[in-house]
Amino acid sequence: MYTKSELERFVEQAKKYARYGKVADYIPALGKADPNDLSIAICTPDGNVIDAGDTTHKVTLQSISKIIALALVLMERGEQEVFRKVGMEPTGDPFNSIAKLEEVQPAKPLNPMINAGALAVTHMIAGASVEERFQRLLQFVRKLAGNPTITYSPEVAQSEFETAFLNRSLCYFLKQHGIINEDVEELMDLYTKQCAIEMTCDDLARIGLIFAMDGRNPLTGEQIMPLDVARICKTFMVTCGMYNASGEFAIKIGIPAKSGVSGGILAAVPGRCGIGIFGPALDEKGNSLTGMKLLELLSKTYSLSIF
Ligand SMILES: NC(=O)CC[C@H](N)C(=O)O
Repeated sequence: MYTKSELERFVEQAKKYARYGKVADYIPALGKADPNDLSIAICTPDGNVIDAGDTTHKVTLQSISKIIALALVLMERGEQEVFRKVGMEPTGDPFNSIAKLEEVQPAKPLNPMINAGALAVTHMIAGASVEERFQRLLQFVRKLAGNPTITYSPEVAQSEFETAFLNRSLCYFLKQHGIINEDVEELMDLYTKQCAIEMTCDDLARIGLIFAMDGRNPLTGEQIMPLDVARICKTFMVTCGMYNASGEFAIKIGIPAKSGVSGGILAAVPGRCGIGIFGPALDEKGNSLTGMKLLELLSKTYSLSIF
């Protein structure tokens, strides 16, 4: 049903909005992106990938990694332990806001999709060293995408590591309140590498498909994550995946999705397909403007809303 020529047409239509967006430059290495780039891939349960745009471009996951790290720690530690350190409620605040941390009792981050919550989740990735913990996460990403060559961009990781002062503040707040207890520099090292894992939108679409199929790889039959973990992740994608734009996104597009400030979007249409998008022109909330336009066109054309 999805044809390449139709996707190409959608990409051209959505690209027109690039001039209203801006690439993220608070992480200096991301500032080099071209706002006119836009690509999309759709992966269906038969494993087929249809893509359009410049699909050879790689995108760093940034906040998309939050959903994958969450799946991993839920598998390793179980729901009870994870939700002792991070909540389940949307904030309505920007992704890097520190404001709500002081207002809630006990002082734990409201959800795992905002930076404070994601840092608490990354803290829970088990292992004896940053390297071991990162490798565990990377192996999981490779398995989800079915691509053993996926790695991270040391340049983007380093660039964020050198400038992540607000994230460090969040870490120190969490440490003061006993949510984390490790060295903040080590956690920042792990978190910035996690955010710098990079892949094409074809890989992103394949990962989306695993979430769409309740954690199961439909080609091999392997249950990569338990159904409950996939369900929790998809629920967070709906309630918090697009930060403080999640409500409008649910109404206009209605697909569980997670965005990142690199311009990537990972989307999972339950039972139907995984979608990967790369469009670095962002709106003021940090979501891909062109990517959301593209998803809106898709959702309307193919009736993809889950609501
Ligand atoms: N919204 C995002 O993609 C944020 C991720 C980014 N690495 C940060 O922590 O600032």
